[in-house]
Amino acid sequence: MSRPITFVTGNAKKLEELIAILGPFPKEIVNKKLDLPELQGEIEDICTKKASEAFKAVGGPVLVEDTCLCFNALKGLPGPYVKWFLEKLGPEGLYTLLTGYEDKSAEAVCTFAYHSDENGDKVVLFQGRTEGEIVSPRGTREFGWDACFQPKGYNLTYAEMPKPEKNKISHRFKALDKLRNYFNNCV
Ligand SMILES: O=c1[nH]c(=O)c2ncn([C@@H]3O[C@H](COP(=O)(O)OP(=O)(O)OP(=O)(O)O)[C@@H](O)[C@H]3O)c2[nH]1
Ligand SMILES: [Mg+2]
Repeated sequence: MSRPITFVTGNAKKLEELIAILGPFPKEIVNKKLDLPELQGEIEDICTKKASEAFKAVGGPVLVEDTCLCFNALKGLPGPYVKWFLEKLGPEGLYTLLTGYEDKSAEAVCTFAYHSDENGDKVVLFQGRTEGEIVSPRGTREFGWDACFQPKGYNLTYAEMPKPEKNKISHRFKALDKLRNYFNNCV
């Protein structure tokens, strides 16, 4: 029996969504709550380094995830640094950042990184992107910046959508769909 994959995250809402989206999965996934050090830089580099840190901490197959919120008017910022912007400014402040810019479009980007114990240091990435727009916050405040992100083609923010609806179109769903295909076909 192969070893379970440990999903290392300090974020309970990410774990909740992963479980809801993945449903039955060919491998057992367990969770370890750990806030890993995060490199600065481009998304792919941050995720690869995060997976290596997790692998060192766990000593077996690991999965990590990094989420970015990229404002087109700000050339992709705050991107991977959205956690700190959100902590200081809240969803209202994220919206206010775009005052003075006509372009309110944004992209939510979710990148999972898988580090097995079979391929040396090789890390496999699975990325999902959902386009949308930054709006004045509406809906529940349960999860991060959900209240100020309205996906393209919808009149509701992520926070106003029923959870199953968000989980059908979200950045995280799209990344996990690729991960599921990888495990169904290649492993
Ligand atoms: O409204 C949201 N809808 C989402 O779908 C979503 N996914 C992540 N986030 C937030 O965006 C930042 C990412 O930073 P992040 O990837 O480093 O996460 P984290 O530090 O919380 O956990 P982790 O790094 O231990 O896995 C953190 O503030 C997360 O709370 C979301 N907010
Ligand atoms: Mg983090």
